[in-house]
Amino acid sequence: MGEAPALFVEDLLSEHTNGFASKSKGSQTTTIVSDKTLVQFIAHQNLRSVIGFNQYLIGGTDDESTSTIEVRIFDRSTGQLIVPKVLGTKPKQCKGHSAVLLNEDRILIVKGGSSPDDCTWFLEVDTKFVRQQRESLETEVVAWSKGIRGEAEKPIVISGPSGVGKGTLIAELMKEFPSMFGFSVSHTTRAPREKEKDGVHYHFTDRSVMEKAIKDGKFLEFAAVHGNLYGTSIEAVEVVADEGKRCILDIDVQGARSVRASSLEAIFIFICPPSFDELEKRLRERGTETEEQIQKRLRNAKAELEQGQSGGIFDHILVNDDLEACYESLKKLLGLEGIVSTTPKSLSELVDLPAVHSVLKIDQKILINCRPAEVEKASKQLFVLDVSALKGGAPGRTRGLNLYAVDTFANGVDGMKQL
Ligand SMILES: Nc1nc2c(ncn2[C@@H]2O[C@H](COP(=O)(O)OP(=O)(O)O)[C@@H](O)[C@H]2O)c(=O)[nH]1
Ligand SMILES: Nc1ncnc2c1ncn2[C@@H]1O[C@H](COP(=O)(O)OP(=O)(O)O)[C@@H](O)[C@H]1O
Repeated sequence: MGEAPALFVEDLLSEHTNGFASKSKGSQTTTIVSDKTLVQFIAHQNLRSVIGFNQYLIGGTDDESTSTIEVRIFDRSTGQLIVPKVLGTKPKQCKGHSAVLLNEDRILIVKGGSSPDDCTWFLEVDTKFVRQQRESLETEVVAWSKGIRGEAEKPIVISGPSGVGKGTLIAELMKEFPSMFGFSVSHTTRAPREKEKDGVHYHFTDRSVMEKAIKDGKFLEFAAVHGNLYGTSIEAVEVVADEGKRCILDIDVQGARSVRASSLEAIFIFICPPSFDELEKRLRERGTETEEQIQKRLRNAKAELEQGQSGGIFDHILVNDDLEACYESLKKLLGLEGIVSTTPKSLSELVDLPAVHSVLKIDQKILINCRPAEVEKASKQLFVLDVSALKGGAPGRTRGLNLYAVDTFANGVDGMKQL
């Protein structure tokens, strides 16, 4: 970034110091969304981003017991206050927050008193995902998506018939690159196998509990497979993204098709056996299923192999004949050849955003002012959050955020450093 934006920031700050909203504990932001004009004003410590009909009231409920930031919608056309279905992991309460309407489909929340990896969240109010969910759940819906700085690689969807070696290949990948990949732990109604751990291999659950969670919009996809219900919760994918890792999903062909149709951009890989006989041999030798279950899995494998190889869903097809060769091919298509495992970049050296701060949106840049309003001449700290290259979003994280610190003094810009 050059000098011009920094000077621009300085000018704006001196002119608009009172135009920034400072939030205190329990404060609430109101963001009004429609498809017309955008007006921003401050009223009684509430930042209002006005562009039309629905008002999104974020945080600041009277209920002190809630540990997360709550959302309500005031429908100005009917005068009703609506509690929407809130999808995605909700941000934890913070000491104060600011809200800015972005691109008319999502609201950026900047959390005060939060660490740099937890300070930017998006409340999606009219994105493709929210519209899809609103239609299928037949109720008002909003979705949280946490902002992640920089790029994160696309999730990887791995499918293939039972016994082909998906689990074995994924385990290899996670063992060699423990800091790079994270497994999306699915929910299932099937009984655990002897060596399977709840919360590690699957979240083992009752059908009625899972059906309710599906109805509540908590699942990215689900399918009935071999007589049981399996599904990927939105949270399962988010937990991995939170760790700064690339998510791996082991799901069946129906699930892959659903994910393909969703807004989650992923790489789709289908694993084939070298022959049907070899598939049967592997299933039997694994020794985890009864004869009846093996027969059912083999019957289903025929259809899965046909669908998996028929095109349209999968980007890559790998034949798992020799395990080592297949694993090398997998690494090659993921661009991992010759790569030694790395640890995710630490964010600990970055400063926390103070509770008292204010925000201003200029084009695709958000200025976060951390200077107390009454301290005019003292040094101040400004952050510039560039949201021009956002990617992803709910379900999952919003990637591509760029955050800069700008150190300025009353006499002008003193320095700027990229975080
Ligand atoms: N759609 C969907 N399929 C899943 C999910 N989790 C696992 N599966 C698929 O369910 C099938 C059966 O899995 P499992 O009972 O663990 O047996 P295995 O494939 O023989 O190890 C496999 O094809 C998995 O890929 C999920 O969350 N969603
Ligand atoms: N390339 C391979 N050659 C021989 N056996 C394999 C190969 N890949 C996996 N296996 C074995 O086949 C069985 C099924 O593999 P698994 O990873 O459980 O399959 P999936 O997760 O697709 O159901 C396991 O016992 C595994 O050790």
